[in-house]
Amino acid sequence: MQSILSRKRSRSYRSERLSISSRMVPQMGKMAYGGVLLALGMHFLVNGTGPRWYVVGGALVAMAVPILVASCKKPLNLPPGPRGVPVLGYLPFLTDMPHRHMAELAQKFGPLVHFQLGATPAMIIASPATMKEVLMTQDQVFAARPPALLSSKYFAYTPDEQGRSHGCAGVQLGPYFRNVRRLYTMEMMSAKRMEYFKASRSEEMQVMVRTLWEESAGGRQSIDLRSTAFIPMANNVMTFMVCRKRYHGKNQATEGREVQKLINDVVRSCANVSLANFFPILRPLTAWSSEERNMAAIGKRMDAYLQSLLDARRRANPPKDEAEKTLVDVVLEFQRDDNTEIDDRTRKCVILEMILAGTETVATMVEWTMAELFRNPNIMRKVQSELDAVVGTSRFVQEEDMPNLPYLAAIFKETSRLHPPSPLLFPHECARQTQINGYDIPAHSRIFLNTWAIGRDPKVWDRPEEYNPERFMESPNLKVDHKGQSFNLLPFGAGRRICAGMPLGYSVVKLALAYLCQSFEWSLPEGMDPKTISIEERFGLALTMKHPLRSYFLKPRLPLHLYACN
Ligand code: HEM
Repeated sequence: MQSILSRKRSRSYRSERLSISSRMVPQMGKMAYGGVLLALGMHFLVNGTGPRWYVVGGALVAMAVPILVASCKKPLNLPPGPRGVPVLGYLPFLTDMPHRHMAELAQKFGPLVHFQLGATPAMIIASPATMKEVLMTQDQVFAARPPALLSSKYFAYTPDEQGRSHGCAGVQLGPYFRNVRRLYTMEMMSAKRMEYFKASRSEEMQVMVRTLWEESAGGRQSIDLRSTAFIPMANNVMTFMVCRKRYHGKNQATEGREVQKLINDVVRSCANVSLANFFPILRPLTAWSSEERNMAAIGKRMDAYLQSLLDARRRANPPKDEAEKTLVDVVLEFQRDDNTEIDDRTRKCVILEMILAGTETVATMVEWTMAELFRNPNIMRKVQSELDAVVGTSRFVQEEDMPNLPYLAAIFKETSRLHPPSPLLFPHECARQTQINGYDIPAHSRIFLNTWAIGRDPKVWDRPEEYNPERFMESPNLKVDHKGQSFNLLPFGAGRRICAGMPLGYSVVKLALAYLCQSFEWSLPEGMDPKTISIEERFGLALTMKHPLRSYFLKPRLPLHLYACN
């Protein structure tokens, strides 16, 4: 699949704007085909020499009528877009950087582009106005999800024996979805719950700072920041909330190392692109591939681990104090409010979704931001001055300080604009035929919401390629925020499908950045040009850095006792 996706981009430029007449070709073909069938059928009915010929003639006429009726329907007025090839459509021309490729298509064809993914029509949405149309005005129509990915079979019990989906990210709108969203917003991510886990988040940041200090041998050794510090920090924050366990860090027992490996295996499997996702008809064939058997084995191990978390809490007495409850307690206690069922499969899915969605995105945003701050030392100095002025240099920053750190908030927005971890959000689907800007959007079209393209569009942003948080400190962008109201900046999406973990994701990223900037002076080797730090991308489960960011030299900025390991 990867090789199909990574064919030379130049081939795609053979694509041309579809003219009205070429869009009508299928209609004319249908009419001709139906006409031939009708003529033959009539011939046998009129000139046939026995009952056998009348039956053949009648059958041909019966086949011709619906084809002719369909050919008389007004042809769809599809948005402009590139041509593909028979059967596969545009699939062979997509590159392994689909967000960039789709941005180029939008530059060529406009903010609403149509192409075919096999038999499925697909649309690219690439301007704030079309985003608003899809995620606000017609959110009800566009908040559907496409058919489940192959990985959902093994990690989300989807479809189950009754054909149902589980969890939140992959299910369709309806009472089940509403209930699961309620579980997230009213219980797991409620302001109260966020408060209960506040101390654990701070503690995790301190562990991150101390780990960095220790692993870099007192700041002298270059280390891979993502794997040493950012992934462990994000993952520990999530699993601590889920079950009060940290699986990364020193002195991990076998269980910790095993769970860490299991989570890595799941992330790798989910990032695997399979042809069967585009052509479900191939699924019976791929079921025997080593890739899929491996996925099935990992799914089984993950299920056993998640079930063990639920069973362990069921055996223990539930904590009386709300503040003591883990998210496993919360999902076990959550009451359905109508006939929709919150069963163990749903509980396990929600827990896994949280661990996966929370770890990759948070670590990725922190890594991109630190890369941009290394490349722009003046911005790093400015945020450090803000931290010094607001927090001082005798204690670590706290979540309570956040409202007083507007420049840090602007940095979060600027990274969201240039390096959104989900550049195409998650795929949406159009539940029924509708129109955007006068163009027809067929039912079940796949919708790609290209926030990455909008973030780099010179019609939307002044000097878009420049990393410049100041743009959010002044008019006209002063009021732009990440919460789904500003359609030029949508790191978490918007509308019914907006990220269910937004409050947590936002807090953890900002807190981690504040700790990292406040705790260390980060310097590069003498003579190294900061702009040589690569910002190449790799498209996967999240849009990560192709070359993991490394630290070079660290110098503590706060009193040394704060860096001491226990
Ligand atoms: C900075 C961190 C994060 C970013 C940038 C982010 C971004 C996103 C995006 C872009 C979507 C897709 C929206 C759409 O389809 O239109 C999404 C969905 C989702 N996110 Fe996040 N996310 C983050 C953290 C988290 C965390 C911490 C959790 C869990 C606690 C989480 C749970 C989910 C879930 C369950 C969905 C699916 C929502 C649905 O389909 O209704 N995310 N996120």
